[in-house]
Amino acid sequence: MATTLPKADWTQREDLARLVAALGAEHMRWVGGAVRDTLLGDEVKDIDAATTLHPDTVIERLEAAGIKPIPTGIDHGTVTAVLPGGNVEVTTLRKDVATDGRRATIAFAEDWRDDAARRDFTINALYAHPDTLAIDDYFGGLDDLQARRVRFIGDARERIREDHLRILRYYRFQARFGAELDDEAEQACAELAPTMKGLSRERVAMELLAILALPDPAETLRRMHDRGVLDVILPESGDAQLDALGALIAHEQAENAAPSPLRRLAALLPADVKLADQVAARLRLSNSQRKQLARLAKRSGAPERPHALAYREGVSMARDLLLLDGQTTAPLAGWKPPRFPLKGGAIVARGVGAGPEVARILQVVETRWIAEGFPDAARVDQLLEDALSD
Ligand SMILES: Nc1ccn([C@@H]2O[C@H](COP(=O)(O)OP(=O)(O)OP(=O)(O)O)[C@@H](O)[C@H]2O)c(=O)n1
Repeated sequence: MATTLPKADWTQREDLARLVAALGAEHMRWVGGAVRDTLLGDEVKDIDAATTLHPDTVIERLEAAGIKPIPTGIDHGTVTAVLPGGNVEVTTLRKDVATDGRRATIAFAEDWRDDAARRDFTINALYAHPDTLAIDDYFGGLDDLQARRVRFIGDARERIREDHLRILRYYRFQARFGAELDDEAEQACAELAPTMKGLSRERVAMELLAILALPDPAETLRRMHDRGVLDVILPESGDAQLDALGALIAHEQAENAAPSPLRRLAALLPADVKLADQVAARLRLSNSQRKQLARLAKRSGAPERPHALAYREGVSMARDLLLLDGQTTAPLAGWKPPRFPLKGGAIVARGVGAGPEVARILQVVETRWIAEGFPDAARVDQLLEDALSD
C-alpha cells in the first residue's frame, strides 16, 4: 500500500489549501475516513483534520483567514471550518483520560501517537501531511488496509469499553470491505454486545441503517444474529427475517436495484404494522421513515399489478413492496403514474347534484380505469357513461 496519499479530487481543493494555510501545514494532518477511503480508491464523504493547535487558536486563525468557525463539539476540541467545497471538522489532538463507554473525558495532547492510540481501528488512525501527502502510520494501518483487515488498535475489549458504538462500527467496516475475520474482535463484540443497551438510540439507529445501506451486508448481519449482537438492538428479527433479508438482497442485485436501508429494515422485521411502528419509535426514526416502515410492514404477500400498485402508493414505495415480495420491478422503469382525466365538474355537468354521489361515481370510474390499465380519455367517457347508467 502506498505510503503517500494518492491525489484525489478533494486533495486539490482550493478552499482546503486556504484552510491549510490558515492553520499552518506543520500543525495539522488529514485523518480518519478521508485518508482511509482515498487509499481504498473509494468516494470520500467527510473530511476530518487533526491539529496540535488549541481550539481557541484554531478559531482565531480561521477567523483571521476569513473562514467561518463553528465550535461544533468544543468540549471535545472540535471546530467546524465552513468552506464552500464542504465543511471540515478540525479536532485538537486528544487523549482519553476516562470514559464510561458513552462519553469520554478527554485532555488535549501534543503527541500524534497519543491521538492515534485513542482511535478505534488501525485503518482509521492514518494521518496524511497536507503538504507532502506523506502518511504517518503508528499501528500498521496501511498493511491492514491492504489486507482488508478491520483491526482494533490494541485491546479490542478496552477499545469497545471506551465507546460501545464501536461494536457496530466494527461490523460496518467488516461488511464494507473486511476480507478476513478477527476472532478476538468477533468475540469481544459478542461479549460486550449487551453494553449497547446504554447507547443513545439515535446513534444505534444511524449505525444500523449505515450497515443496511451497504451493497451486501447479509452475511455480516447473519453473523451478528448468530452471535447475539443483533438481538440487543433488534430483538424483533429472528432466523426467518435473516433469511428474508438474504433473499431480498439477492433479488435487489438481480433487479439492479439500489440498496435502501429502510426496505432492508422492513425485511428484518416480521410483517406486522404495530411492531414496525414500535421499532420505528424506538429507533427514533423520522416521521416519514416511520410511515414508510409501517406501510412496508403492511405488505400482503399477494402479488399485485405493478402499475396499479405504483398509482396508489407512488413508484418508490411500489418498487420497495415488489422487491420485498420477490417480484420484478421492470414494469416501473421510466413509468410515471398518469393523471386521472375525469373531474367532478364533468359529472355535475351530466346532471348529478354536487355532493357525495359525485365522489362515489368518481371513485367507481377511477377503480375501473385502474383495473383496465389506465386507458385514454375516450374510454374514461365510456366508463362514466356505464357508471351513470348503473
Ligand atoms: N467511535 C468512534 C468514532 C470515530 N473514531 C475516530 O474518528 C474518526 C472519524 O470518525 P467518523 O467521521 O465517525 O467516521 P469515519 O471513520 O470518518 O468513517 P465514515 O465517515 O465512513 O463513518 C474515525 O476514523 C476514527 O479515527 C473513533 O475512534 N471511535
